[in-house]
Amino acid sequence: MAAKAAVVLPRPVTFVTGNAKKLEEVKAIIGSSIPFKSLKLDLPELQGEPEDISKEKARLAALQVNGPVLVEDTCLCFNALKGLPGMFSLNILFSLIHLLYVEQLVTLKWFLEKLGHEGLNNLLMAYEDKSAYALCAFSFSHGPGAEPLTFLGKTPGKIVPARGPTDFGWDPVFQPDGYDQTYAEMAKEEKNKISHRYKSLAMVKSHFKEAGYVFQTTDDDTN
Ligand SMILES: O=P(O)(O)OP(=O)(O)OP(=O)(O)OC[C@H]1O[C@@H](n2cnc3c(O)ncnc32)[C@H](O)[C@@H]1O
Ligand SMILES: [Mg+2]
Repeated sequence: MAAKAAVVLPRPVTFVTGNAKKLEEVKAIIGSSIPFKSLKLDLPELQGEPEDISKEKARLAALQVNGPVLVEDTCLCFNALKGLPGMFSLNILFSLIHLLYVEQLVTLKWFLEKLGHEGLNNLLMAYEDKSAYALCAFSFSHGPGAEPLTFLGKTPGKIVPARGPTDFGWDPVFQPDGYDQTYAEMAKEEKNKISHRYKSLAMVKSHFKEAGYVFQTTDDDTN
């Protein structure tokens, strides 16, 4: 039987993100298993289901980079709010927090920037159910025009009053199931063993292993 031809990719994969903390974690989790370099591109904050946002981000990034790309979209979803605020639904949201004069894109990032950790807790004030999940959707595209593949990683937990360092997003208010610490209180290595990002990247790594991509390097492939 003829051996399967290897898929040749033009150069190392570009991981596109504007978030330095995300990049730190991705570097630690991927290690040397996938040849990649990073690029800070501020892609538009899209709305919709994380999987769709992630795919669209990959399409846009592949066009800009003109090569293979990895992108990710992460959200924190509250079960009592049927997946909000990560999964944004305009109608529920507007009746929920009585927002006036909102002309900006309302995304989880927006929520965090405007309402802070206390605000995220307050969204659940009226509900007994504080359970939530962190969802990470990595997408990989071979290049411009190629349909991206998406890998979803999910870690269940609950929303708690903020504890721990405040240097990365909503980490202080998310306590994963089975742990007494919030993501922010955990050692980085601990978070990276159980996180939504770790789970999604484990699938990305398996995909790369199975696909056996071959990379053609170019002169500008330095990190
Ligand atoms: O350029 P990109 O990669 O899109 O970076 P971003 O900061 O816009 O990232 P997202 O849209 O995926 O994330 C939405 C928000 O969630 C935050 N976030 C993402 N991953 C997180 C994590 O693991 N822990 C805590 N907060 C996180 C992030 O800082 C944003 O405020
Ligand atoms: Mg973003």
